[in-house]
Amino acid sequence: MDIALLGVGHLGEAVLAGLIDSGLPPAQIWATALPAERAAELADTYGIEVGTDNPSAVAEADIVLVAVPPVAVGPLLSAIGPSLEPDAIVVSLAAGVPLAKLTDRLPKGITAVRAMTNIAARARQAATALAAPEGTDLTEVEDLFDRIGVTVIAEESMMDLITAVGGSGPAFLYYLADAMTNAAVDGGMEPVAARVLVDQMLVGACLHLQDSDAGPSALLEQIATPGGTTEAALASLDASNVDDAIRAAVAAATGRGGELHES
Ligand SMILES: NC(=O)C1=CN([C@@H]2O[C@H](COP(=O)(O)OP(=O)(O)OC[C@H]3O[C@@H](n4cnc5c(N)ncnc54)[C@H](O)[C@@H]3O)[C@@H](O)[C@H]2O)C=CC1
Ligand SMILES: O=C(O)[C@@H]1CCC=N1
Repeated sequence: MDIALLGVGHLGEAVLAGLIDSGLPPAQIWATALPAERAAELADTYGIEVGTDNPSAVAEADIVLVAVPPVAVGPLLSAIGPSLEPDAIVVSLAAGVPLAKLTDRLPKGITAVRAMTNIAARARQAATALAAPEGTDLTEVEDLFDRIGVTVIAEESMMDLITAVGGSGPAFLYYLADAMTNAAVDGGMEPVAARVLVDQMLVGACLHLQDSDAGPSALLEQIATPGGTTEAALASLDASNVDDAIRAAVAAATGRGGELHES
């Protein structure tokens, strides 16, 4: 199966590196990036074809992954339309660009899919949601994203919310990691040791959460020894309404996704 990956920026490179690490043969991947110097660097790093010409890159592709900024998606689809194979599947990774806009820009009969994945594709630990018109056979797209993490099928109406929690979600954890690392350093820890400790704490806690039958609130209780340190920390978080702040941040990201429908 041949893959075109258009727009290798931050997310595109995470997906590219994850797919190559998964064993997808580099000879099956055609990518584009701007400017030409970046395309040349990527070709060197990953040993794949990387150019700047999107129509050429899609000419033999079975699946076309579009990882350009939301505002660039429409013009790019119009440009590649005439070069697509008749049975190509075009997957937009962009936040907030509705399926209707994708199908409007593509030649009739070309399947359009939305995928919301995240930067953890680099570590092949992405959480990806796929949305497509009813009746679309998503098997090949699901198999592709399964190489770089866990994939679910979603209703399109949920995609802005999924973008907030799944796509932007890693940023919430990195915000926490940054704040905790800074607190440890401010308290006197050596910066490298603080980073190692906090990173491992997060990885370990997340693996345990995923393995556990108990949900996060039950796990909180297991850590919070009565009268102990965690109780003090949780009371402080509650006093600062951190739960409300996180809900508001999810709502802000979801709302921004809605605004991008018009971009
Ligand atoms: N960064 C992330 O973690 C996530 C990003 N996304 C989506 O992925 C897309 C890309 O986001 P980022 O990687 O953060 O942005 P970015 O700005 O790092 O990457 C976009 C890349 O597209 C290139 N580009 C723009 N127009 C192009 C064209 N016509 N042909 C070829 N390349 C072109 C740019 O040069 C840039 O390198 C966006 O639509 C965003 O909504 C979705 C989930 C997570
Ligand atoms: O910030 C953004 O708009 C993109 C979509 C989800 C993560 N990054």
